[in-house]
Amino acid sequence: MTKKKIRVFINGFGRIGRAVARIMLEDECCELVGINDICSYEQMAYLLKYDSVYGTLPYVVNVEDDILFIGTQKVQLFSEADPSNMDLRVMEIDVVLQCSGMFLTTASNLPLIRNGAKKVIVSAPSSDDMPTYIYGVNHKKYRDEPVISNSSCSANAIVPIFQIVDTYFGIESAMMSMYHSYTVYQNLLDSKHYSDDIRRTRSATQNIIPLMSSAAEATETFFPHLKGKMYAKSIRVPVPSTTLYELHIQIGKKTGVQEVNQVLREEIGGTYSDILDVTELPGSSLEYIQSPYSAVLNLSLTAVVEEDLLRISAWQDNEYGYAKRVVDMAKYIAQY
Ligand SMILES: NC(=O)c1ccc[n+]([C@@H]2O[C@H](COP(=O)([O-])OP(=O)(O)OC[C@H]3O[C@@H](n4cnc5c(N)ncnc54)[C@H](O)[C@@H]3O)[C@@H](O)[C@H]2O)c1
Repeated sequence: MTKKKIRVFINGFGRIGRAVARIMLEDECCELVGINDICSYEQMAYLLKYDSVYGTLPYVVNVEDDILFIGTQKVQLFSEADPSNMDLRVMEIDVVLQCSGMFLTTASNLPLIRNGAKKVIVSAPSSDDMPTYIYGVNHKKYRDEPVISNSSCSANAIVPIFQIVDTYFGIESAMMSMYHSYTVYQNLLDSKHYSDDIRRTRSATQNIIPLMSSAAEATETFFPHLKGKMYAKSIRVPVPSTTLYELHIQIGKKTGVQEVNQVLREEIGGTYSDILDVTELPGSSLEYIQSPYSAVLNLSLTAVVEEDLLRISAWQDNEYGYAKRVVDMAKYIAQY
């Protein structure tokens, strides 16, 4: 008997929404049934077909009226700023992926549930007490809540690494530097910006820009004993995707590089093999474009000072790697 595909709707067809769509097109467990964005249908189709980071999609893509054709697949299109205006009932949607960067509270996503969707996954940390799950970390604790957060790209990378380090060496405090690609929430050239962070006014393509980050708070959710003992900075660099995480961790046990790398290799080869990987190769950021992992730990860069100050370096495609986890989470919660 063929397994029923999960029926997915994407709200917000931007960088993450389109990366998710590309991943689902290659996953026989998923069917993309609908997309909503406030841009034109022509732009949705064009940006799916041509992507400056991931290349040209190997399917014929076109729009007829409000239907997007991707090869032989038909996807219903909407252009609604307010989710309560979309009747989703006839589409029998298992999961809406909320990738708009808006609607960060449970209440603001409930109209999607009332209008026919079974579940919603928000592709960002919430701004309320929405249940938060990270695939490979705590997704098995999912309790059938209708609206959940998939946390941030940074937390998806950092939290599983910290779980290993905390278990074996005991984390006392940590500083996280994230050399992160620019995003659409920055300016192409110096210009006004709506953010409180004044450096967001500066040109993303010309500068290294230190920005405020919520990664410490997002990580603390999973390590309550480290509340107030972590600090994170997002250092935006002029590349369009990928992040290098430099994690400086004060640990409670004396150790050395060899022992740390052995623990990381063993844990990542076992418990975390779906979401983490290790490498010793001398790659740089381009090698991690379209990496499916939440993080690839570069073991040749592991360092230990004075036996208890540890530095771990890890790579992530913050778009594609994160989008993979959104799809994993959708497949998991659709079973409930
Ligand atoms: N880009 C990353 O690396 C990354 C990684 C992890 C999580 N995220 C999070 O994912 C979310 C989306 O980020 P992105 O980089 O894809 O941004 P994006 O701007 O590329 O995509 C957002 C899309 O949502 C659409 N949109 C805006 N308002 C809408 C509305 N009311 N209804 C429907 N669609 C609407 C926009 O037109 C746009 O196409 C953000 O919350 C971001 O923090 C981004």
